Amino acid sequence: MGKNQVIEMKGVSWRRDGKTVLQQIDWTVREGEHWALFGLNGSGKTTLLNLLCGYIWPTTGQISVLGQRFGEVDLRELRKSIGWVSSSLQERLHGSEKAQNLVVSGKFASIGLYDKPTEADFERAAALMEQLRCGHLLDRTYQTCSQGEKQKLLIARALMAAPRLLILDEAANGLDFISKEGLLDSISELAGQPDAPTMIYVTHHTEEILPMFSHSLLIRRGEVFTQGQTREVLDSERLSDFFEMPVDLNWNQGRAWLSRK
Ligand SMILES: Nc1ncnc2c1ncn2[C@@H]1O[C@H](COP(=O)(O)OP(=O)(O)OP(=O)(O)O)[C@@H](O)[C@H]1O
Repeated sequence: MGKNQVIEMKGVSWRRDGKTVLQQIDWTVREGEHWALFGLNGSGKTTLLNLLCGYIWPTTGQISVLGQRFGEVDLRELRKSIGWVSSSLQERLHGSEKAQNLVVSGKFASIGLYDKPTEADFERAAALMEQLRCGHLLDRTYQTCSQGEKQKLLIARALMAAPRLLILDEAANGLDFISKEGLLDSISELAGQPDAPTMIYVTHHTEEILPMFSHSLLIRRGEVFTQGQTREVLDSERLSDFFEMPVDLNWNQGRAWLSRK
């Protein structure tokens, strides 16, 4: 595996109950790239992420993440370098927790604060919240935050552990236009930071794929439909094929907007 590879999947399949959920996935993510993972409901995105984080084991094939080959690595250690922000995490958090504490808890990858954080941890949490433009929420309880604010807090929380790989799993789900654009701006700014992690953005919506997501993987019915540079893989013809429905794709300000033909 090359040194600058963040993810390498080779011939990865996952079968369960006689059903092939993922079939022969080959995927390489290199340092300096950010990827969008695009697919319809049930196409296998979550399964792919579960494989990536070692929560499930491939039926066939090999996986390496951050230069570590699965089977030879302590997955609990490796997971400390991977941040996964998903809405299922939201449900497991304590609503009465103060936003800043919730962010700090990301350092310990725990739900709630069981380890003793230092003053520097609180300062770092505040700085991350500032960076994500949610610094004003420091003393608010999590449950009183809006969906968009919650997403930003969860991203700040994931960043607390200084991950080298950050998975943003349908991060803009359920957000109104303004909140969504605000979140996307924050993600874009984050990518500009010198120590930014490699990001994987999982979505059902092409227009959420910001220009920073240099590469895209399109997954359909458990197989890679196409992958490569976002600008090359997203076009009307290919997406009409992908959806099995004629669609028009228009690029506007570096983002791909989709409509029915
Ligand atoms: N443990 C399992 N046993 C059997 N089938 C499973 C299992 N986990 C997932 N599947 C099936 O695999 C397919 C892919 O599911 P997955 O959750 O990975 O899709 P997804 O792309 O994340 O979908 P969505 O966008 O709706 O979240 C689905 O048909 C699902 O029912």
